[in-house]
Amino acid sequence: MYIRHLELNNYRNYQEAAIDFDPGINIIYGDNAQGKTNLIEAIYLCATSKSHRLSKDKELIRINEKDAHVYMVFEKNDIIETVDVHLKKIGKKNIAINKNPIKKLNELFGLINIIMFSPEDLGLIKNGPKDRRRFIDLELSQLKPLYMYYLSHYHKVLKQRNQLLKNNHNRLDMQSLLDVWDDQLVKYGTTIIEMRKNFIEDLKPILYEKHLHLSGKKETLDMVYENDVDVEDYKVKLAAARTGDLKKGTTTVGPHRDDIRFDINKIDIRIYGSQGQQRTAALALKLSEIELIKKQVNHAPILLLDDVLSELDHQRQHYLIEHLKDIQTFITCTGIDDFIKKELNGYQLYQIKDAKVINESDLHKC
Ligand SMILES: Nc1ncnc2c1ncn2[C@@H]1O[C@H](COP(=O)(O)OP(=O)(O)OP(=O)(O)O)[C@@H](O)[C@H]1O
Repeated sequence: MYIRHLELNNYRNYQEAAIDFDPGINIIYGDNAQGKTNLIEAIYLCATSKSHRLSKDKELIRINEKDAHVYMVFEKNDIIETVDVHLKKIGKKNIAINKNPIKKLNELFGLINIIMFSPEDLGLIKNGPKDRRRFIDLELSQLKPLYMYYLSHYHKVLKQRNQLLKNNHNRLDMQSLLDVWDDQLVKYGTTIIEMRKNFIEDLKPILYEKHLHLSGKKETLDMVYENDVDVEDYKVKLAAARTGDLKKGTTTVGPHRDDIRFDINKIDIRIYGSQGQQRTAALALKLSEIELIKKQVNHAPILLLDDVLSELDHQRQHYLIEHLKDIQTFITCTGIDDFIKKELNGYQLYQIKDAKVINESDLHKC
């Protein structure tokens, strides 16, 4: 699959832009603060409904404007499809697929498989568990759109249970209300745990191979799902934690407290890994995602590399570039160094200057 065309209207610093893309490698370069990341953020938005920078929808609208539009045309299995996103300063955004407005966000998930890789992702191993949970959630919702359904229901119930724990201590029906919420939590939470378990089992062997190669066959990487509760004893543990939860005013048991551990030669590198080991493992993880998507959905995802090449040494850059065959890739950078020119066989070049896109592509096609 690949993105053919993108149009922006009042999106971030863009007033108007219309760009045609190449099915291969698209390099978006320019000085700082010109609009490079904004451009690939718009692609990410069309695929996932959200900004990868966790910005609020309103922040995506050009300052002083009331609304913004992003329109994307992509080709999937030889069929041309479109996504429209209409962001509004007041009210909820509207999304349409092939001009038909969608009712639920999960209609969008899985339509366009996208992998974003930015310098922040290199910190995935050393950052807190929240980032690792976000990683699983994003990947799984692309691979299995139903996952998003269970996750959003789980979080809704969790929020309501927490509100009850915090604010309604004197209610006479407290225990019976909590019984109802607990049943719901276990219902959705169990599916989440099972789906996460399967996802990690699928990713594990791919990650092992990628990392072995990247480390020059010196290190073996293992990925372990640290689920807060097992499916079998979830209900019992939730009930046992109730008195404590009432004191703390929050739910202390469940998949919202899950984590993933990464071990190199049996040592937990979240805590004991060197910075190089942590970054190599993060890169291996991103490359494994590409492989897993190819395997499970039968087509290559679209890869967005936001300013990440300059963060890698030549050996890692080389290995990453080896993975770009047959994958539409967007690379943002401030300049194109000789290494990239030598490594890439052909690419389209776009210069971004003050939110204007200058297509220099034909000069660089091989
Ligand atoms: N809602 C908005 N309205 C107008 N301008 C915005 C809005 N949001 C962000 N900007 C501006 O967009 C500009 C470009 O941002 P972007 O993150 O795309 O830069 P970049 O080209 O990727 O730069 P860098 O190389 O520094 O990462 C910034 O100057 C920022 O202030």
